[in-house]
Amino acid sequence: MANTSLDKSKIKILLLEGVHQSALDTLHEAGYTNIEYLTHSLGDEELKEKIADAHFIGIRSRTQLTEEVFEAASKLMAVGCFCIGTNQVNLKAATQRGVAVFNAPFSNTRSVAELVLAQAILLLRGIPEKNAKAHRGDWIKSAKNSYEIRGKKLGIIGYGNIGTQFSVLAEALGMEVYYYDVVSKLSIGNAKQVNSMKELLNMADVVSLHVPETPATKYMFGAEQLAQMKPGSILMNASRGTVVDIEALAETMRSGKLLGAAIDVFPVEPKSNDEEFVSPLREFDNVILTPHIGGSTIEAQENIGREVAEKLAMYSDNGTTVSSVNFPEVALPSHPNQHRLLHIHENIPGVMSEINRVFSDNGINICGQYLQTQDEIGYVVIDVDKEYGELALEKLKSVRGTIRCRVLF
Ligand SMILES: NC(=O)C1=CN([C@@H]2O[C@H](COP(=O)(O)OP(=O)(O)OC[C@H]3O[C@@H](n4cnc5c(N)ncnc54)[C@H](O)[C@@H]3O)[C@@H](O)[C@H]2O)C=CC1
Ligand SMILES: O=C(O)C(=O)COP(=O)(O)O
Repeated sequence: MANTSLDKSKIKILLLEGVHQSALDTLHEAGYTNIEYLTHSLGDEELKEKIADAHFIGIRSRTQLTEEVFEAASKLMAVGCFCIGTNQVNLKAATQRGVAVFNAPFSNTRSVAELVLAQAILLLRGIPEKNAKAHRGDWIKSAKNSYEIRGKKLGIIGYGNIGTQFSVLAEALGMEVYYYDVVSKLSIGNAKQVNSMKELLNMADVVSLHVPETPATKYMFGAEQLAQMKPGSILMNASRGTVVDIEALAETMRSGKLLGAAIDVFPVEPKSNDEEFVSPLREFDNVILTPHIGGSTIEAQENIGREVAEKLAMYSDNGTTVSSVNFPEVALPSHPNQHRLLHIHENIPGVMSEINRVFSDNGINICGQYLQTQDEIGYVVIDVDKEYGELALEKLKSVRGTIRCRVLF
């Protein structure tokens, strides 16, 4: 019988943006050796060239996987985002081509929470400005505009994995925590949910944004919201660069209304560490500017490397899609002595009955079947006796609505 399951040495994995060594180790341990590893991201043209023969790609927040890039990626089976955000991936284009997308939804959340907590303490004491001045030879020994964090009101916008962790750390330091979220949330500790962003901004001494990039959060924080903030308060954004209108923030900083700000993400970020960082916020000593390093700690990167690489290997080895951000989730047992067919199809009426007909017409016994559908696509996994794997693959490929089909053994 022809060898239809792809040999692991032939499965090409392209890893970009210097994902942690733990990703390489995990993939090697799982038997994958054909790995191209780059420490930087790639521009559109180079990316299209490299992705053309890749079966898997691993990226972080910088690499843009557009419709055009997916169009050039005819062999691609899955994308691993070695980060939380998946806004850099055109998820619709991936789904339509039967490409599963995975991320690491928790592994760097503590790192972000620790960073914003530290920034809040430093900004309330005016440290960024005093530090910058000291480097230039100025000595500002003064308690003016210098405050403890204890007893201050923290306003969190987006009370998810990062927002809740920040909330817990802030309460431990004696802050009063309020949050605004579009969905009703279980308050952790003594945090209180408020009904509107305006209510939050009117009372908070420290405001911190922890929302994902979505059409609704794009520039959700502009001149109007800045005007609603308390004089002498602080704004922090370690979510996405498109959430805050940077020009409006620069204008507000110029007016002296805010005590300070800490910004980790920007509407346009340098493509590599060799490119100049350009921002109207560079002129302000009381604005902490960090190069999108909220999740960049050794601990987070090592955990993310392992977590996402495991998800890619699991999907490649046995078809499991648990925690995929765009695919129906299927947790699968191993399939010893059987061949496993993975069939991704358009979620339209009649596909499953046609699949079942193909099997009965050709006398192929189904040993196990797992089906999940989600929005536009369906994912069915069928285990068959070894001798039928090749025939079943051939027949399944001709089923109307098939997007992609492969066999594992
Ligand atoms: N600076 C960095 O290095 C990092 C940045 N991030 C960013 O932080 C974001 C948040 O991360 P998590 O807390 O893990 O996400 P999450 O998904 O756990 O929480 C996001 C929260 O925002 C809420 N939300 C969504 N739209 C909203 C809106 N329009 N108004 C108010 N609330 C809204 C959601 O209901 C949810 O509770 C990520 O999507 C990512 O973009 C994440 C990790 C590192
Ligand atoms: O996890 C995220 O969403 C981040 O923003 C971190 O991105 P990075 O891996 O540092 O490019």
